[in-house]
Amino acid sequence: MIETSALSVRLGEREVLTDVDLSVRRGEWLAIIGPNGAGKSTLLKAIMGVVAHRGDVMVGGRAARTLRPRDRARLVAYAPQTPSLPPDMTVYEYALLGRTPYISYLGRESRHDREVTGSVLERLDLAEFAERRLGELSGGERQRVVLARALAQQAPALLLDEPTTALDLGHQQQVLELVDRLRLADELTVVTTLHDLTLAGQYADRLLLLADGRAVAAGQPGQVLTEALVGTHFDARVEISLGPGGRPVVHLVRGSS
Ligand SMILES: Nc1ncnc2c1ncn2[C@@H]1O[C@H](COP(=O)(O)OP(=O)(O)OP(=O)(O)O)[C@@H](O)[C@H]1O
Repeated sequence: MIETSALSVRLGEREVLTDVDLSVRRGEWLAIIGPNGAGKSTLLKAIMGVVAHRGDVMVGGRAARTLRPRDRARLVAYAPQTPSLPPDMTVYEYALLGRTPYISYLGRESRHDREVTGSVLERLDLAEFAERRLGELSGGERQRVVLARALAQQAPALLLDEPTTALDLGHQQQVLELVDRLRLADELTVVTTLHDLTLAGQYADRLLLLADGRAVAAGQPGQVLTEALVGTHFDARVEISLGPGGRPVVHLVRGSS
C-alpha cells in the first residue's frame, strides 16, 4: 500500500534522511522508532509530499508525485505531531475538515460527512467538546482532535506522527485500540512514529528503526527491540522482557548513564 525506495531528504545544509526503503502492506501496522532527530517525522512528511525529497514514494500502487492533492488525501490521512490549530475554530469544524477531499469545490458538506465526523468525535470521547474552540483545549484534547480530523478522512492509509505523546494512559490505550480496530475492520494501513517502544512493540506488526536518517533495523518487534539495538541507537541501558502475546516490553535500567 505504501512503498518508498531510496527516499532521501535534505533540509537546509543537512541530509536528514538517506536512502530509506520501506514497504507496508494493506492492513499492516508499521511503527517507526528512533532517537530524537533521527528523521521519523521527516519520513512521514516525505511520504505525504509536504517536504521535498529524492527517491520514490508509491501509494496504492501509484507514484505519489503524480497524484493530485485531493486524490492523495483520499488515499492517505496524516495526523502531524504539532499542527498549528486555528484557535477560534470549533472542534467540530476542525474535524469536518477531514471530509474536504469528498466535498466539491463550491459545495457544502453532506449529511454523510456530518455523520462521519460526529461518529469519529464520539469514538474519541470528543462529542461533548464539539462546540469548544481549539484554543480552549488541553494538549491531550488537541491531540485527539487532530486524530479525529485524520480519521474523518476515511482514507485506507493512516500516517500518525506520535499520536499518543500528550495523552494520559487511558486515552493512549483508547486511541491505539481504536486505530487497531479500524485497521482490522477496514484493512487500514497504519504507519506511526512512536517514542514509547513498548507500545510500538505491542501494537505494530513490524518496526523500522531509524538512526541518523538511515534505516538501521527492520522486522518484527522481537527482532528490532533487542537490548543491543536499543542500547546502541538510543544510548540507553534497557532490559527487555516478554510481555502480552510474547511481545517485547522495554524497561529502563536505573543507575546507568
Ligand atoms: N527545517 C529544517 N531545517 C534543517 N533541519 C531540520 C529542519 N527540520 C528538521 N530538521 C532536522 O532534521 C532532523 C530530523 O528531524 P525529525 O523531526 O524528522 O526527527 P524525529 O526523529 O521526528 O525527532 P523527534 O523524535 O525529536 O520528534 C533533526 O536533526 C532536525 O533538527
